[in-house]
Amino acid sequence: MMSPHWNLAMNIEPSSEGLALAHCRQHFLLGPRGPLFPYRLLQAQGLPVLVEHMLGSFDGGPVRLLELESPVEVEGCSWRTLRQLMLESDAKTFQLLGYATQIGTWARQHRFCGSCGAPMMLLPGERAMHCAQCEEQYYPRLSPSMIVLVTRDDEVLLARSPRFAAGVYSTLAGFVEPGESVEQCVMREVREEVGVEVRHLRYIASQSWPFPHSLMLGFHAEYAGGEIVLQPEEIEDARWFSLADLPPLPSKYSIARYLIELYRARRLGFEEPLLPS
Ligand SMILES: NC(=O)c1ccc[n+]([C@@H]2O[C@H](COP(=O)([O-])OP(=O)(O)OC[C@H]3O[C@@H](n4cnc5c(N)ncnc54)[C@H](O)[C@@H]3O)[C@@H](O)[C@H]2O)c1
Ligand SMILES: [Mg+2]
Ligand SMILES: [Zn+2]
Repeated sequence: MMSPHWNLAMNIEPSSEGLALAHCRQHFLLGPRGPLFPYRLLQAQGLPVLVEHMLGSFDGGPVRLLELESPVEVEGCSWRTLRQLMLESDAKTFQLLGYATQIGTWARQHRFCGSCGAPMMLLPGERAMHCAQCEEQYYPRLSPSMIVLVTRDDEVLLARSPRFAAGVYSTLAGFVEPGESVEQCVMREVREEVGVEVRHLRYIASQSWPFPHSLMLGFHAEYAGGEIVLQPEEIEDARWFSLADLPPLPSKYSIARYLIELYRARRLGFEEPLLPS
C-alpha cells in the first residue's frame, strides 16, 4: 500500500508561509500550476473566506484550506470539480484534495450547533467544533458504505448507475443504515439493486472516499441465487461479465477497480494490483 506523503499536523506554527487550497462545495480553484497556491498569494485576493483550516504538511511545507462562501472569479484561474481533478491528479495530490474537501464540507456545515443554533468554535488542538451552550462536540462526518464485487466463478456482476460515464460498469455500493451491520448492508443493497442473493462474504480492504464523506468497506461475495432485476432509477443496467472480457472500469484510484482487478488476478493467476490509498 502507498503511504501518504503529507501528514496531518494541525499544530504547525501560524505564519503566512506555505501553500493553500481554495475550496467551495467540492470545487477547487485551479491556477496555472494546479490547485496549490502560495498562501500569501491567495490571501492577497480578498476572497470571501468562510473558515480557514490548517490541513497539515505536504512535501515538507504547511498547507491551509480556505473554505469560501462562493466560487468567486480569480484572474487567470478557473474552478474544477474534485471528480475532474481526480482524473487529472497524481495519487498524493488526489489524497490531499480528498482530505481537504471533507474538512471543508464539514467546516461549512458545522458553523452553527444543530441542536440549539448557537455559533460554534473550533476546539483547540482537535478537528472538532464545539457548542459552549450544549457542551456538544461535532467531528467531521463519515458515512460507512459497503462496496462489493459479486462473483460466480470466472464471471463478475457489474452494474451501471445513470450517473456513470458512458460505457463504464462498476461494483455495487451503498450506505450503511442505522441499526445494520456492514454484512447486513451488503446483503440488503445487493438484493435491492440487482435482486440477487450472495453468500461467503469476504472483507478485502477499505478506502476513504471523499464523495462526499464515505468510508468504503470493500468485499468479495459469491453469488447464491436469483435472476438480475434492476432497481428502478438507481441501476440502469447490470450484467455478468467474463473476467476475460471486462467493460470500461472506474477510476484507477477507486476501490471498485481494485476489487475487480484483485479478483481477476487471483482467478487468472496475474500479479495482484496495489490498493489505492
Ligand atoms: N470508491 C469507490 O470505488 C466507489 C464506488 C462506488 C460508489 N462509491 C461511493 O459509495 C457511496 C454509496 O454508494 P451509492 O451512491 O450507490 O449509495 P446507495 O446505493 O445507498 O444510494 C444512494 C442514495 O442513498 C441515499 N442515502 C442514504 N444514506 C445516505 C448518506 N449517508 N449519504 C448520502 N446519501 C444517502 C440517498 O438518497 C442517495 O441518493 C457513495 O459515497 C459513492 O460515491 C465509491
Ligand atoms: Mg448504490
Ligand atoms: Zn448547541
